Amino acid sequence: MNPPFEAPEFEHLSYQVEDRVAIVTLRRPQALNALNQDVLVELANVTEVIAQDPEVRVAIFTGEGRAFVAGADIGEIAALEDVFAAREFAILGQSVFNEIAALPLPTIAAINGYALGGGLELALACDLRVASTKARLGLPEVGLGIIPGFGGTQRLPRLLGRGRALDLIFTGRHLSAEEALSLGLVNRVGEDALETAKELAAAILKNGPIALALAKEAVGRGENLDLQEALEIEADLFGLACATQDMREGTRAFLEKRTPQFKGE
Ligand SMILES: C/C=C/C(=O)SCCNC(=O)CCNC(=O)[C@H](O)C(C)(C)COP(=O)(O)OP(=O)(O)OC[C@H]1O[C@@H](n2cnc3c(N)ncnc32)[C@H](O)[C@@H]1OP(=O)(O)O
Repeated sequence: MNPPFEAPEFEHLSYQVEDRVAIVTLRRPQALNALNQDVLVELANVTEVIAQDPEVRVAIFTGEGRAFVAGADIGEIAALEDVFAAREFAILGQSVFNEIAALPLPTIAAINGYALGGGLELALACDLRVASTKARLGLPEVGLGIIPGFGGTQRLPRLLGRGRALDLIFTGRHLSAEEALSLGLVNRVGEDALETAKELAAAILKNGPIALALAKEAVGRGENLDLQEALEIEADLFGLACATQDMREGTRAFLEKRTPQFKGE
């Protein structure tokens, strides 16, 4: 039998698993959870933990206090010594967020407050976003004389389209949760972001975990391909899904008029 999985201790975030849902809470509230290099490294480490934790089927990222994340740490940006150091800083953020985006399970950003700059970019690396009614979202980097550098110039236009993304990037304005919902930047708005994210996670958890991972893979791999190539990937992954015990269980349960018991096999 495998020993119980033990996650390491973190300084700037907490990691807990409730009912197969991992909850990562950024905890640097005195700086509105701004992402300095230490926080980014811990985010990379916790992402690895999520990937290895056999109990986890959905992951939620959220923040402590009145911010989700108010961006990359502006003090650290101001101290970047040259073009190479600045480029490395962007690559660090991008690679951490790429790891989050590549997790083979559904991820949800529970945006409890400010999600600005790198904070919105973190949320964009998640599959789904839910916001509290108090949330404020935006990419205000140009107001600092910089550009979004943790994926925002690429993930935002892919999600909203070029015109809407450039409106937000050029103006740097803060959107309310309702505006973000109407633009399609967030999927749901609720009084309490974490509770709303947990409800969404519970709805997702009813489904087969392998099917969820394959669906995410199909969407991700097809995104930048032409339709025919992408459809071929979809057909291959559909084939894989049909080779699982979960497929046997899901189809049998439907025919027997009962709830399926998926095992992820
Ligand atoms: C590649 C990625 C690049 C980026 O992400 S660049 C950063 C983009 N983000 C921003 O530009 C947002 C910066 N923050 C703000 O504009 C404001 O904050 C808020 C509107 C979010 C909130 O304003 P208020 O309620 O007045 O709070 P407060 O006194 O400004 O902030 C509380 C403490 O948090 C620190 N803080 C906030 N955001 C950051 C940040 N992004 N980097 C470093 N520190 C930050 C402040 O300085 C302050 O600290 P103290 O109490 O010691 O004065």
